[in-house]
Amino acid sequence: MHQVNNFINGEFVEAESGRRFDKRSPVDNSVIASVAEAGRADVDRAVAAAKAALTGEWGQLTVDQRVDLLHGVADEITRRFDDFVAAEMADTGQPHHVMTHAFIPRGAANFKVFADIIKNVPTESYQMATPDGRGALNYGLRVPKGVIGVISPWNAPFLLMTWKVGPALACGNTVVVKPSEETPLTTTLLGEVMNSVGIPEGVFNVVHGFGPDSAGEFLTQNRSVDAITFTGETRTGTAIMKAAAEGCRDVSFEMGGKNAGIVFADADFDAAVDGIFRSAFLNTGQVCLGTEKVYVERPLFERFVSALKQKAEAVKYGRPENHGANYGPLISREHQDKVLSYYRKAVEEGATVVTGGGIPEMPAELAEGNWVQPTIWTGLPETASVIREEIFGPCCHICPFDSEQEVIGNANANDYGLSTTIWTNDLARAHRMAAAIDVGITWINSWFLRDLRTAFGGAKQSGIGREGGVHSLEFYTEMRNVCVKL
Ligand SMILES: NC(=O)C1=CN([C@@H]2O[C@H](COP(=O)(O)OP(=O)(O)OC[C@H]3O[C@@H](n4cnc5c(N)ncnc54)[C@H](O)[C@@H]3O)[C@@H](O)[C@H]2O)C=CC1
Ligand SMILES: O=C(O)/C=C/C=C(\O)C(=O)O
Repeated sequence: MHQVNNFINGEFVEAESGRRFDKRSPVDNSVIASVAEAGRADVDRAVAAAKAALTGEWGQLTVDQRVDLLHGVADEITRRFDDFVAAEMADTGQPHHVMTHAFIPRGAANFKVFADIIKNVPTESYQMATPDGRGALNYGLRVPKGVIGVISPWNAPFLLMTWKVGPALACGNTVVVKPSEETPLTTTLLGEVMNSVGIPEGVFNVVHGFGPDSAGEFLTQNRSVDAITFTGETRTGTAIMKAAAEGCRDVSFEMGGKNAGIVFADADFDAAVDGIFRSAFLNTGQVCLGTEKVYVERPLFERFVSALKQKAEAVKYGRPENHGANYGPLISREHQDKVLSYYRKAVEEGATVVTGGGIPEMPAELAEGNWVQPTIWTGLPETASVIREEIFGPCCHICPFDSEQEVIGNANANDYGLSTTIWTNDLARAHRMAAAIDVGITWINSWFLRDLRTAFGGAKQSGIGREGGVHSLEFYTEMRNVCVKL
């Protein structure tokens, strides 16, 4: 069995307490790894190593040298592509093609893109008049914020962790990462990459464990952590924000969503069905940007429901290594229980189950895995639980609509505001809708099309702050102003 250790100051180490926990495979719940659980002493040691590295060799590098090293990290991820694909498949149980086409290449890109941004983005400069007529010149100086605590989730573990580590390191910070307890493997593998390309010790550290009263909480409580970037559930964000209030430390949060997909009758029908299918069911619905409530203009409604049903019923269940499979299990038994409880609640609240609603029949060797059927409902009022609450599973409710105002109201009617996907060929309408829906990210005639230079984050309870492009620089650096009297 795989022994996974913490990565502190450039070394893979056991927890001081010797405590370990099991990592189980989502496909059959067999134990696939034993993971060292960091206690407070281990976390404090990782933070101290990160603090020391700020003023060591890493802190003395020129921007060009740092950029070269981060390009090296990206190249090494690409060289060890198969190892990362295998580790991420083992962690999540998700299909091979999702890893090879999206999650692992994106992890490598997260290092290259932010290295290039830090090299090319200028700082501001203002000339000013002074009473003596000689004037003064102001210029901005970006400095790293310090030690960044990175707390990441399980649903796209490598992509979402590197999305934070890439810009944090590009800006000259050091990091202590606490990956989700459900997905320890790829973050640990990144430690090997850091060592092999010569990232100095202490710059990248990994502590494994859980949230409350474990590594996650210990990391947020350590006052030498200068800022915390977190992706996960909104209620976890609330706990982290309370911890960060001690010492008034900065936070960047990417959290839950309950995203609407909106299809107008003039949309390209096949593209809209494909797009909503992906946004509802990719990664078994475990995508924060995914669609769990779909609104279809009435003339198209029946045809759309039937086309989406057909696609949902055609998914191929299977192990990730099975290249014919395109649909994996949920991450854990606990999450399977949560999703199934919503499947039951939808029926109790009066839904028509168009397809799915339960556990699929699986061959004996996979019967213990966390499988659930892709599920579609119709017929519920907007007050229903499955229309209001984030499920984070492979399911959506489809509702007909008659007017723009009606659908805007329904899209906005919840506490989240992460993303939306709108399908129409009327561009004027698309722009009106984009301005009216209260979310951080709107896709028109597409979904999850990502340019890493753009702002990424959520409105309302879906997030605090923006990352991506220059917005990441705002979070991961302190901007100083230098005023020179001429
Ligand atoms: N807005 C976005 O970009 C994204 C948001 N998400 C959201 O993430 C959630 C699913 O991920 P999960 O891993 O279940 O989220 P989670 O909030 O349960 O856990 C995320 C991380 O926080 C840690 N944690 C939990 N309690 C903590 C505490 N008190 N102090 C410090 N750390 C703590 C966990 O160990 C894990 O590493 C969904 O709500 C989803 O919408 C997921 C991906 C992207
Ligand atoms: O593209 C990003 O930076 C974020 C993507 C988010 C997910 O992949 C997710 O929530 O699954």
